[in-house]
Amino acid sequence: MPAKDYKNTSVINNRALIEGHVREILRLVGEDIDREGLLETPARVTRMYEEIFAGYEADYKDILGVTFDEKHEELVIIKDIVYYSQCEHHMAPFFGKIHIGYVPSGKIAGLSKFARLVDAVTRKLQVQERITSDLANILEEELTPHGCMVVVEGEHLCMCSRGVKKTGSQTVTSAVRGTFRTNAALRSEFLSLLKH
Ligand SMILES: Nc1nc2c(ncn2[C@@H]2O[C@H](COP(=O)(O)OP(=O)(O)OP(=O)(O)O)[C@@H](O)[C@H]2O)c(=O)[nH]1
Ligand SMILES: [Zn+2]
Repeated sequence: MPAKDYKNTSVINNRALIEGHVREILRLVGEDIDREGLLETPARVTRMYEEIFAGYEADYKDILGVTFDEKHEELVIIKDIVYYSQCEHHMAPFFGKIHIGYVPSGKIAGLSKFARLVDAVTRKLQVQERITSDLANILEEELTPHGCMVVVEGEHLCMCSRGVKKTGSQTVTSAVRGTFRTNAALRSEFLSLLKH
């Protein structure tokens, strides 16, 4: 099966196969797969996968396809966008908030589109660093702003519920593009507005 054949590899087209594999994992970890509480679990897990892996079918160009001509060439911030993603090392959830800042160059996007973009990038197996740079790269490519900055805060369950077991530790990642790279005052303005 070709790796990028999304039609064939989407959850929605493989429900029965995925359910079968979940059932097999339950059996292999020592569960009684015929007990009442587990009968519907493979189907529920598969439905959950449809949601949490929806990003594999998202189209960034489509999400940012509608823009508006506007002469506001000053900082725009969309902050506190909540995300839930899955760590690609353990398939355990990580989650937190994403803050996006950009300086448009004559073209702005609808505010909801930034939240849709966050969902598209996070609803798949990821690492926090790649979420951060993917978002910055997509914004730069699709909106061609003077610059953009993305800050991602995350708490990783693979560090809380298992392994090193450090509940509450936060990972913060950032990416800057364009004028944010050279303009320290702009970076400071963005970061200080995040605190309000
Ligand atoms: N850089 C980065 N690391 C991550 C992310 N999510 C999980 N990890 C780390 O991925 C690493 C995988 O390390 P391994 O040594 O291969 O796996 P492991 O034996 O399960 O590691 P421990 O978690 O230390 O028990 C761990 O250090 C995780 O904390 C992420 O988004 N970014
Ligand atoms: Zn992990």
